[in-house]
Amino acid sequence: MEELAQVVVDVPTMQTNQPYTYAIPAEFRERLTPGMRVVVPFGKGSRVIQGFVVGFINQSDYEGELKAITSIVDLYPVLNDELLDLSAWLAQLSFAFRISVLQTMLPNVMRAKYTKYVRVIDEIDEDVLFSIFHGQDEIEFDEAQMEPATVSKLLDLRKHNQVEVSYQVGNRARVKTTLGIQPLLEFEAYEEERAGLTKTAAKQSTLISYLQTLKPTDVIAKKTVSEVTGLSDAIITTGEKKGWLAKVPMETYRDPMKDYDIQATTPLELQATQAEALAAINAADGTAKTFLLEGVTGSGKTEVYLQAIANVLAEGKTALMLVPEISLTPQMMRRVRGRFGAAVAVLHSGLSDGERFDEWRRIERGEARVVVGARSAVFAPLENIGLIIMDEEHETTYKQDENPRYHARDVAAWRSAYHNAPLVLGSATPSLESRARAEKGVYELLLMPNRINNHPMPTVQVVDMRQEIINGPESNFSTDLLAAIQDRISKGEQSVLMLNRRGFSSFVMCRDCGFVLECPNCDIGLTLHMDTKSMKCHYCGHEEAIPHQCPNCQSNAIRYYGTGTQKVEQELQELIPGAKIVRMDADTTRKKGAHDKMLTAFGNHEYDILLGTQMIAKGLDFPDVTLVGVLNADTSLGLPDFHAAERTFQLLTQVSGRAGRADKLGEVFVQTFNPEHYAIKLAQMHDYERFFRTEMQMRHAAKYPPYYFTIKIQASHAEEREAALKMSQVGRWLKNQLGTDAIMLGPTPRSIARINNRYYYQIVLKYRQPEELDAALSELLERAQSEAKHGLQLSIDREPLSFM
Ligand SMILES: Nc1ncnc2c1ncn2[C@@H]1O[C@H](COP(=O)(O)OP(=O)(O)OP(=O)(O)O)[C@@H](O)[C@H]1O
Ligand SMILES: [Zn+2]
Ligand SMILES: [Zn+2]
Repeated sequence: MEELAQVVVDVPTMQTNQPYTYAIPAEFRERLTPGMRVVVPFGKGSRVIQGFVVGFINQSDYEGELKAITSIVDLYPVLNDELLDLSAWLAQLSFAFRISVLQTMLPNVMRAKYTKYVRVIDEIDEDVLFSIFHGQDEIEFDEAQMEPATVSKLLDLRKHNQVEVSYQVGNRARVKTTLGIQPLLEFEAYEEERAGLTKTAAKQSTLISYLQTLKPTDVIAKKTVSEVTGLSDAIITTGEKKGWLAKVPMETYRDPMKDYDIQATTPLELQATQAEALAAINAADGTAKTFLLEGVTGSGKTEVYLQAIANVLAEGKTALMLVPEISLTPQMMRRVRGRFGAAVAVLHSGLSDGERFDEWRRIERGEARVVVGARSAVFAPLENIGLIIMDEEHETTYKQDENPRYHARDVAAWRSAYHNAPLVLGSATPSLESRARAEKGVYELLLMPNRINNHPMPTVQVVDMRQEIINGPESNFSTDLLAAIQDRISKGEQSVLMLNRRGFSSFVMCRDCGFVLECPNCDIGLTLHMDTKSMKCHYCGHEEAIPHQCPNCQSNAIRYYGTGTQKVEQELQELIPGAKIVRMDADTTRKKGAHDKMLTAFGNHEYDILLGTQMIAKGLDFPDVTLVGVLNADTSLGLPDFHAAERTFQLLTQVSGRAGRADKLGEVFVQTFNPEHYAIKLAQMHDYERFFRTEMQMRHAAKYPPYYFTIKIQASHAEEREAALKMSQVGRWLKNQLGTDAIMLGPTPRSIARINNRYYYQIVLKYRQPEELDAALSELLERAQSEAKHGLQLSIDREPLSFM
């Protein structure tokens, strides 16, 4: 019998991928299973921490006496065998520690919370006993809530061994309950009760009749009872007093879509290319095959997804559908819910912790069989997966930019292999990497080159803004675009205008001395936020007032630069006073459900113009949108990053695709200072294939992905010298490990060298053999753990989103 448990512990400052071995107390044996969380003693003293049981062993080669598990957090495993296996693999792949992968797999609320207690263990001063401990021998130690003087007093007491600190691990997840009603009597007994009522007690009689309709095991929400019977709370309470019913707590789910009014839909009759794509996917049922569904905007990819999902559901399997960021695409959520109803769970960043927890439990219990969600939904605890879909597979939001630095596509591929289920990657503009794999036959390419009913793609005009500036006053709107907007308003049609804000922000500069307001903790300018009327640092959160005078030369010539969506909205309103404009950006969509409300109102023609940031580029499907304007195509081109052309092409193609999707023709205006750039010209011609070939040649010549694999290694430290030293040491060590065709860039300071008072140095590696470096880099990471104590942090990022 297994007597020892292997536990991956949660110690942020001392991480390792090695599980620790703990004895299992007799009362837990047989009851404990892998995937449960436990509380275990760790290190010296009374410190206890949380950990995940990942397996059992019979023997340990540990010499001393093994510590035993203190208690169990979960009554059932929170992670199944598949996810435990996945976590081990993913930790390796993404150079992360297994504990951080395990934590990432769980909804936020289920992550550990520690409560600390201070207990008096020796005689202490009466005054202190009363002022701090209120006469008790133990209090909760919450440094955030305590006066600094109290904390320092406690530190002294601790030093003299008069108090000790204990830790308790709590579970923050709370099941939501509501009041339920349970019948207590048999049918006949209710009749006797009724006989004893006075004639005027008609309402009590109604309650009895209702209770007689219930089974003895029924628990009905009190709210429902009131609704069905029309009885007041007072009558129900009377029933309780008379012993007819019991009030009991009942578990409920928080439904993140309860405020959405969703229309049920039925499958559409497919067009020829859709039917071919669907047939190929259905035929792959039961095999781990990957498809790249390359379909132009408006070609009907979503309908193919929905029917493929229906196919696996009919076989009793489940389906996982990933979308780039679901809070930005309420339309997709509606479409999937509209087709599959309550069988659909949604997981995305717009949910409250409670809603997330409830959706997660519905999945885990098998009540939800389709999951639609953003990046982390790839870990949804679905069993028996029959199909995985990744919509807009090229989107960068699928890569997590912090620890663990995983790409959802890799995880999806692993789960597809585990379940022998097909994986469908869909996009109008596939990532070069995926398209190249399709070229090599690693993925099967499914093409949908035309819009539904062979409806034409929109015509795209490129507007040369250099000319505009020469010809007229500075404006965000060229003459042609403005005329087109006015024309649409007069025809009752709608327009979508996008302000490209990638790598771009509003800042404050002094016109006299050129002074730019910078963050005191980071080497970067502060960003102007009109909603909070303050200057903020996007890296460390520092915030200060907007200066009205130059802090450097005291001049009043301080100016605000950069075009915010708000400013553009103002200008447009002045240019076309009657226009009804709805603005969608980070400021206006902060409130829950705001996206959906605005889009619904736009869809109902309450507005003529939808003006927004990149968040409006994807997924929108409105039949009366016949004009799309891109105000500044260049901001993403200007970034010093090899992805710049690809991202620009993708964005322009996506946003253009919003125009003319139904029977009316669409028109697009792209305003740019680089009208000759190939990314802009090829987007104008809707020519993905040529863009792919052109860009592949560039990447080949410059030795970039997908021809080379890339890795970014960063070290950071509060002392600049330490970070620089570490990276040059890493650089020297790596030189000896690298093959001849590998290329090392750096070490160099990162483009923003200091963030939150830490200095960053980095090395970027480009290499040809997939596993060439894995062992060396894992070793590097393990070794860096011992240096973490001295404040040095090291991170390794596989296929980084940028080299900056
Ligand atoms: N077989 C069909 N018959 C009629 N209409 C269809 C059919 N398939 C899809 N449509 C409609 O065509 C429109 C475009 O389809 P859909 O939104 O699925 O395209 P898409 O390829 O996902 O586009 P994008 O990449 O731009 O998001 C939708 O309004 C959809 O309802
Ligand atoms: Zn800062
Ligand atoms: Zn100045």
